Amino acid sequence: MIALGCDHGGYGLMQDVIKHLEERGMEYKNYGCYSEESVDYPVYAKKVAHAVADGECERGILICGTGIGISITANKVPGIRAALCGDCFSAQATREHNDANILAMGARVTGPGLALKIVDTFLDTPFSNDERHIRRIKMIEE
Ligand SMILES: O=C(CO)[C@H](O)[C@H](O)[C@H](O)COP(=O)(O)O
Repeated sequence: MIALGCDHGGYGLMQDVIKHLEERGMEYKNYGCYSEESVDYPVYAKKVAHAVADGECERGILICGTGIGISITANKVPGIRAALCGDCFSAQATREHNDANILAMGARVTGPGLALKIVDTFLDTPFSNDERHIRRIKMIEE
């Protein structure tokens, strides 16, 4: 189950992501927002971060205008490793190296074609399970 959250700046791109997940037959839970009316991104970042940290959802996708505010907020929740990605190399590396559990993107920065490829890379790349990366993730947690 993928937890989804966005603010008004990310709403349009999130509709593309939802359609894409449906085409892939993936289950998701949409924590809002549900329109382009102006809202506050911390509300949605917090909902998605807790859904992932509590184990209700395996991974999350958060979108705001830049991806910055929504990822800063999500990373305040213990157990969350939210990665702001604007390219596929970063999406792959953050799964392999950081075992990132939330993907953040900026709808005012990254176009829909690239964004969907970033989503696929993030969802399809497993954690490397390499000892050095496990050690570093433990250091983050501590
Ligand atoms: O948090 C952000 C900036 O890092 C996001 O891009 C927000 O979506 C943005 O701040 C919203 O801006 P707006 O002027 O209220 O549309």
